[in-house]
Amino acid sequence: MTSPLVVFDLDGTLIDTAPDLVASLNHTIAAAGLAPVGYEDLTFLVGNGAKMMIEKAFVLREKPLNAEDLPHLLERFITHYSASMPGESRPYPGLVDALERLKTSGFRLAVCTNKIESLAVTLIERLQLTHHFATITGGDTFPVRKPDARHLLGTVERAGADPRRTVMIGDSINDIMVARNAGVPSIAVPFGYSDVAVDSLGPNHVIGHFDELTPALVEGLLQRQAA
Ligand SMILES: O=C(O)COP(=O)(O)O
Ligand SMILES: [Mg+2]
Repeated sequence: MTSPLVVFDLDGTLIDTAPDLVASLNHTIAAAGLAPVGYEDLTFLVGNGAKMMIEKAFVLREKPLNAEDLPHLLERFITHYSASMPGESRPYPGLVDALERLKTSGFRLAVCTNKIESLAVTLIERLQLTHHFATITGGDTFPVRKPDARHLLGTVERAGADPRRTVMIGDSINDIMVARNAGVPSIAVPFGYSDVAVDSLGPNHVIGHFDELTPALVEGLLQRQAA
């Protein structure tokens, strides 16, 4: 039987990337004369990749964005963010122990993020977490991204796993929706960047800390799903 798989979202789930996202976004939008955003704006801004984050900053500041300016702004963001990684971004408390615990129990691990794949891969590399994951897929890895089921199913396939033996864990609506769309149980974390309380998104389970992410919890969710 193939190994069971736990798929993690990145921003706001594996890693608290807020300080660096805010810094690079502010560097980007300053070039267009926009006032800086704050941490409190992140729940509105993050979740659909860098391009959408820039577009939403313009919405927030009620300033029109010319479509032809976007590629340049995106490049400005990517250049700044790439140069500063990992910056102040750090794994959430208890994460590394949880990854080790799951692997020791025979679970395979993967990342499914709407972040640009190359940025996700580099950030995880610079935090020395790469060896934990069978695969890392981003918002530009496939023609579609979360909440489209094919992003998660493509991640499962690349990890050499089975969607019927997979659990998704994330902080935002796109994570809970992609799991539902793919027929996979979901775990939500409340410490990320959701603009609504995560239990209102209807995950199968909520954990407040990675200490609660045990092989028994994941196995229980898989068994309930199969029943
Ligand atoms: O960077 C984003 O906008 C989203 O990233 P996530 O899917 O890892 O939360
Ligand atoms: Mg997230």
